[in-house]
Amino acid sequence: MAPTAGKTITCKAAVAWEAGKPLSLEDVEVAPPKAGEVRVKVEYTGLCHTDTYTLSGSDPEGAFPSILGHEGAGYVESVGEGVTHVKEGDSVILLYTAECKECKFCKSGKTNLCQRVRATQGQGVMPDGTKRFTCKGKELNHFMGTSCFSQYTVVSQFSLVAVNQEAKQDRTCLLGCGVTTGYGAATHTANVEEGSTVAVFGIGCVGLAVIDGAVANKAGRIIAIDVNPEKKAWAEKFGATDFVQADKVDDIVKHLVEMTDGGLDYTFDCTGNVKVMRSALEACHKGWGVSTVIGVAAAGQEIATRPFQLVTGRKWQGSAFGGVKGRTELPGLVEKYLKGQFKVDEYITHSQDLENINKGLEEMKKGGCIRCVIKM
Ligand SMILES: NC(=O)C1=CN([C@@H]2O[C@H](COP(=O)(O)OP(=O)(O)OC[C@H]3O[C@@H](n4cnc5c(N)ncnc54)[C@H](OP(=O)(O)O)[C@@H]3O)[C@@H](O)[C@H]2O)C=CC1
Ligand SMILES: N[C@@H](CCC(=O)N[C@@H](CSC=O)C(=O)NCC(=O)O)C(=O)O
Ligand SMILES: [Zn+2]
Ligand SMILES: [Zn+2]
Repeated sequence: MAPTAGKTITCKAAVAWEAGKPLSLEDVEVAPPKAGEVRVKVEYTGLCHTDTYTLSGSDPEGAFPSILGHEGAGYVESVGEGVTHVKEGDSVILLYTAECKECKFCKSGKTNLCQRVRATQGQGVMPDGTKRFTCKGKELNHFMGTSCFSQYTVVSQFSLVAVNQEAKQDRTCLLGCGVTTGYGAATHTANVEEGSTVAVFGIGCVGLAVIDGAVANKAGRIIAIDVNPEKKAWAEKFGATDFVQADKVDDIVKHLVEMTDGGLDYTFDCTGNVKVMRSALEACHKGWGVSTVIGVAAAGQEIATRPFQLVTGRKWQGSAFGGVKGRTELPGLVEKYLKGQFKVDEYITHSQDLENINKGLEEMKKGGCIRCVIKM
């Protein structure tokens, strides 16, 4: 048993004291896990645009002060009473989309959106309604059930999965969000057909992972769309066949429909911009085109289109965590990665130590940054 088991651990964490302010490196106290919980020593955390979205204050579920971060990997330090499926020393990926395997949602076979811990997760607390972090005498909120911007975190036993120890955690952390989300949206949610036409709007980590998933499913043509011309080379490296710079064409929908003899079989929004979501739907082929929304839009933003677009056979759907069930499927994805059948290393353009996390968040705003991994 770890010498720290059952005791409070004091460690470093990047604390979000309030919306719109840089994170602050602090000493935080992390309480031991209660029944059904696990304490994890977080080794690496990827920075995702959803962290910056919540930090900006646009997230209706954003609660401050809090410890953000949700793309983490590390080792199990200790487990609470009744935890059986992970043990001390396991190499784990944290799951913001939990999987309990028992709730109505898990048992439905229709969705990966386990609801066992989702309500308390959105309130910034553990499933029993309490918190495990304190700093300067104040309790800190949890975030997305994971809070990976801390050297130690406590999560529900349903919010992590043990994977092959051989896989390096500075890579597997990306499977905790961006890579799995995009790859799964193409291979699970949309299940792109062999030979089909695909358009991906927004060529960040998520968009590139959609391209990788479309390639895996043998799409015939993959059109990448971004406002940054530097994304052309990135998209081609991942297997896109065409690139369109959105702001250089008068009407992106008309342009794509002309390029594809009537529209796309599959489109994906990876921008979080509701106008782009509309274009992605309307660029779909009449009668069968399917558009998948992945991007997260701020509170108050709404999508719109003429219902006629749907009446005439286009379908609009969404995807969270790529439709992937974390505990069931991530070990297999890690094996695929280890066999070289699935890209992960290719997304990492930047890395920083925890003390320079704000520098990492600044770097993310530049087009050259696909993913920045924080060494905790
Ligand atoms: N549903 C889910 O489960 C998940 C959703 N997300 C969400 O997915 C989105 C993408 O995440 P991520 O890849 O990390 O983000 P990035 O910011 O790295 O990628 C978005 C890309 O879209 C480009 N873009 C912006 N405006 C347009 C436009 N009008 N037309 C075409 N491209 C445009 C951006 O360019 P520029 O940089 O120049 O602005 C950028 O290259 C975010 O909204 C994120 O919150 C993330 C993970 C999981
Ligand atoms: N709290 C946010 C929720 C935004 C959102 O849609 N999150 C995605 C994951 S984004 C990861 O980087 C998601 O999986 N949603 C499903 C869920 O159950 O949260 C808001 O309210 O805007
Ligand atoms: Zn994310
Ligand atoms: Zn469940």
